[in-house]
Amino acid sequence: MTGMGELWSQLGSLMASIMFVYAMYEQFFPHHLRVYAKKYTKRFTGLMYPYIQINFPECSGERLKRSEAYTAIRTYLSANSSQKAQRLKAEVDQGRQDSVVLSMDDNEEITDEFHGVKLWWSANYTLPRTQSFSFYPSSEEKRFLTLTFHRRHRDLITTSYIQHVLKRGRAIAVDNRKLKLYTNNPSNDWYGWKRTKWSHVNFEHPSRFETLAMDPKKKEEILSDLERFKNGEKYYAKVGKAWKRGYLLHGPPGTGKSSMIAAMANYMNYDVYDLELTAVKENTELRKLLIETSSKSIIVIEDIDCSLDLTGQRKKKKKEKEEDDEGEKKKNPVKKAEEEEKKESKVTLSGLLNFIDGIWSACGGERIIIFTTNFVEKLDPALIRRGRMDKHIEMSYCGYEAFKVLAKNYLEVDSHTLFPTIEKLMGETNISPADVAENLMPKSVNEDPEICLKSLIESLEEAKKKAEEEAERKAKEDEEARLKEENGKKELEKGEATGKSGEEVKENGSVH
Ligand SMILES: Nc1ncnc2c1ncn2[C@@H]1O[C@H](COP(=O)(O)OP(=O)(O)OP(=O)(O)O)[C@@H](O)[C@H]1O
Ligand SMILES: [Mg+2]
Repeated sequence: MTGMGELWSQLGSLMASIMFVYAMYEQFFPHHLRVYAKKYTKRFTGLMYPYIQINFPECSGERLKRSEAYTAIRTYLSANSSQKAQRLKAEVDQGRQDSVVLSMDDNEEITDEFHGVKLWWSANYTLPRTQSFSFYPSSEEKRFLTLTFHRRHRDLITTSYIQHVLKRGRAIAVDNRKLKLYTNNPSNDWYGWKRTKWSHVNFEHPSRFETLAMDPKKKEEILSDLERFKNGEKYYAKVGKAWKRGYLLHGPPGTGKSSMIAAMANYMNYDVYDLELTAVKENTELRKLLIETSSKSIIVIEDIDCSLDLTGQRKKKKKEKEEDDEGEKKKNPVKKAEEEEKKESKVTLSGLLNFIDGIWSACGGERIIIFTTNFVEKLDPALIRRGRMDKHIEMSYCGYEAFKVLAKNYLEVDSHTLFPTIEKLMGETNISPADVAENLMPKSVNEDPEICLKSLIESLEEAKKKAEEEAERKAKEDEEARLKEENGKKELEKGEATGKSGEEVKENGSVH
């Protein structure tokens, strides 16, 4: 105990002497001489010291934006440091409030190895020159990460290792990130206090390819197409094509177009930008929105046929609204004209084409653009030609294979005595996967799967009956139209024979 006490008192007097010398140095040594002393001491120690240090500051540039390199390195180190560092810092994950991210604490050091070379990383910070007491971290506090390595490895570290760390850091961030679903704000909000072109929420759609009911071959084809795209960076660069791909999803309502987009986003781990074209006023706005999307994302325009008409001009709003507007216009013509100019959207077909494959569309790379429509035949061919929409995917009515996927998902059954009846009915009538899913969803806890299958059979029979009735009605209408046309022709022939027009014949009722 006395030994310890003595040690403490010696340490205390040593500290006091150091502080005294430092105070004298501060007091009597002029500032400019101190700077020189520091500079030459550093140069001298540099000759003896065989290590090189590189600092990566947290903030860089005039706007004090967080440096992208710092973030990537920190992510890389967090993945390594949680096993190696002894003092860790825990922060709540922004995306997932219930989990924490561990990273090495300030002044902590960890080692790393690259191609057999050992190096050291430390987390540091500098305090502001003028210190004032505060409970909160100072805004002037500057953080940085320091990399130390032997100077004989300079080339390896500055070229390959740093690149490796940045790449790995970014890849880890992508793997760990929580997906986001963005939607565009009206341009009036772009310059207010919010100043954002896109708003987002966490993307939490449960749709996956395994739960998607469709022809297994088609599904496999789409999956391998996506896989090729994901790993295609070098290929796209080689052939001189921007790293992006367009998909056109078309098919009747409830066949899984939106579910397919969600499954793609989950599979690729990409954010989704749901572009609402009706909120975009003009082509330049479209371009600005495009620039603000990140890579590794899916840009979606749903129901494209409802957003633009064939000439590229916007579809007019409802008729009643126009009539209302007419009345308003008469009352206050100037105000109304101003309002109209504000409201009218000038996004054109060519603006949209530029958005998809213009020169700006290549900025960022690794992007998928998806259009959905219920009426593919209504779209302008220019919009959906290959190169723009590279792959056309038809989402069709539910077939037997797709039904089996839904039965497995919803009822956990692979086979049943009622399956052959369902297969037969599905061959005879059309039903959307959404309708099948609705029938297969148990209406109460522990409901017997057979009840759900029977309910589906009922729906199929009903759909079949309706389709037959519809076909009958259509056939009747067609027959009536045919007869009408035939009569018209006959009367025309009669008229020609007597030198009178068909109309005259009709008017006179008879030919003399
Ligand atoms: N192919 C499918 N596989 C699994 N579930 C499906 C499928 N198609 C539809 N569903 C179910 O039906 C619901 C509606 O489907 P979804 O919104 O994807 O259809 P859609 O084709 O986008 O329709 P719309 O053309 O009306 O936008 C989904 O929530 C899903 O539960
Ligand atoms: Mg949809």
